[in-house]
Order: sequence, then C-alpha cells, then structure tokens
Amino acid sequence: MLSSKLLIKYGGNAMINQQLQIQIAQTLKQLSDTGHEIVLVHGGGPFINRALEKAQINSEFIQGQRQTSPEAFKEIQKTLIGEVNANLVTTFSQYGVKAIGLSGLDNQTVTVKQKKLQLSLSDGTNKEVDLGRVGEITTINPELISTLSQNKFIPVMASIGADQNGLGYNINADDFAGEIAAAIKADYYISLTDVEGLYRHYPDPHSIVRTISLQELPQLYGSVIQGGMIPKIQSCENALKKGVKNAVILNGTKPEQLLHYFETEEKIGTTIKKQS
Ligand SMILES: Nc1ncnc2c1ncn2[C@@H]1O[C@H](COP(=O)(O)OP(=O)(O)O)[C@@H](O)[C@H]1O
Ligand SMILES: CC(=O)N[C@@H](CCC(=O)OP(=O)(O)O)C(=O)O
Repeated sequence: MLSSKLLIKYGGNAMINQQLQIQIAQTLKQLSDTGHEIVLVHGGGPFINRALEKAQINSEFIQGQRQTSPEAFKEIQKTLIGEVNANLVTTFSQYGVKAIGLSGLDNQTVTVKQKKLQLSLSDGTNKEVDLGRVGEITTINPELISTLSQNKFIPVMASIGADQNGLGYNINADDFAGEIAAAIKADYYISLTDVEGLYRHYPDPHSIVRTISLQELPQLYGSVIQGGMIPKIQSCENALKKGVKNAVILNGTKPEQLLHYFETEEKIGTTIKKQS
C-alpha cells in the first residue's frame, strides 16, 4: 500500500490491558515507519466508568452518549487527559512512537456547542433530551495536528473540547474521531473496538456484516445498531459523507488486525461504503 493518511480511533474497550496497548504501539511504529501519516483519537469509557463510580457520580448512556453533569465532566476530563492520554503516550513513547498527547483544547483544535438528542417515541412524537456537558463539534482547526503528523509525530488525542466561552465539554470519542478524520482528509478512518465489526444479530460474531453502504444504514439504527455502536457507525457515515475515502471497524483486542487489514482490505472487520 502507498503511504496514506490514517485516523485511528482506539476505543476504551480495546485498551483494557497493558499488553494490548503495547501491541498497538508496535503496530503504530510499523505503520509510521512505512510512511503513513497517523492521527490517533482514543476513548476511555471503562476508565471513566471506574472514576465516576469511585467519585460516587451516577451516569447514564442515551444512544451511546453519556449524560454528563458538571461534576461528572470534571472527573471525565481528569480521566481522559490526566490518566488515559498520559498513560497511552507513555507506553507509545517507550516503544518508539513519536507520540504527542493532546486534546481538542490545544490551540482550540476542536470547538463545540451543547449536543441535543432527538429521541423518537413509540407514539410517533419526538422528544429532545438534555445531555448536559456533552459537546457537538462545530469547528475543527486541523493546523496543529496536521503539522505534527506531516512531521512524523503521532498526535494522540483525548475527546475533550470547549465552546466559544471556554467551557469544557465531554465529546463521544467516535464523534470526535469521525470529525477529525474529515478535517484532516484521511484516506482511512479505522475504528478499533472490542467486537469484530457490526453484527447483524449481536452478539453472534458469525452474523458479521462485511460491507454495508451508507444507503442501507438508516433502517438499522435502533434495531441492529445499538448502544456504543450508534455513535461508531454514525461517525463512519459522517466521515465518508465529508470526503474520507474508507471507513472500517476492526477488533482492537486483536491488534494484529490493523496490519492485516492493509494486506487483505475488505476480508476482515466491517467496511462502510459510500455506494452499494
Ligand atoms: N450490532 C452490533 N454489533 C456489534 N456490536 C454492537 C452492536 N450493537 C451494539 N453493539 C455494542 O457496541 C459495543 C462497541 O461500542 P463501545 O462499547 O462504545 O466500544 P468502544 O469503547 O470501542 O467505543 C460492542 O461491544 C457491543 O456491545
Ligand atoms: C459523550 C460521551 O459519550 N463521551 C464518552 C467519551 C469517551 C468515549 O467515547 O470512550 P469510548 O470510545 O471508549 O466509548 C464517555 O463519557 O464515555
């Protein structure tokens, strides 16, 4: 494969042990050494759950988005930037990756407004849900991350951003990754999670959907696509519509899939295509 621009989303569920993180570090090093420009966005759901539990703060997910009170936001920012990002950058650097830890706050890379969710109710009406301090991205300034990645550094980004008044927001890492992929005009948007891809009958891995087009997705939300898979698929959709060439979901608990993907293309994971 020729050298490409990659946006890799590393989900919290695929970083649950140090060995997995080391294998991802080794893969990033290989991809970078072969000339790929890489930006990595990480999640941290399980780490946030633990921190909120310890702080005795309740949190609920609605359509894969964590309702975030101001108190929860403080813990989430500490966890994503101070713990998950710092630990990933440390491990990656130990394995020769030129990792630079950032969030959307640095150089105002990511600006947000408060995200509103529209829920469709069974009686056919819609209800707006207040998610609290959850951000919807309004603008991205890719200057900093592009400068770094073009110079062979790998920006490692936590999904925190601020609004125009400087108020910080929690951003779903899939939403964040899809928008960054579009902003840097990535050739590949690769989402690493803890399942093989999108299953038609979750949790049966034999029901994996190998390829699916944008046109086929809308009817699957709420039935086939649930929970954490909602923002993941939506972010692939968003990235493709905004010009990203390829979007794929792979199993990050099998880090070897990342290199394998570039050798075999569509034979592993779920590829979301623009056209059927
Ligand atoms: N149709 C589906 N196929 C596969 N996974 C699904 C599906 N629907 C919901 N999921 C859930 O989505 C999860 C992945 O999203 P998430 O937990 O947010 O992971 P990550 O931390 O990688 O972002 C899977 O572990 C699974 O529980
Ligand atoms: C608003 C929202 O849902 N924010 C996410 C941010 C982290 C994340 O998305 O992590 P994963 O990629 O591991 O799921 C959260 O609070 O869990």
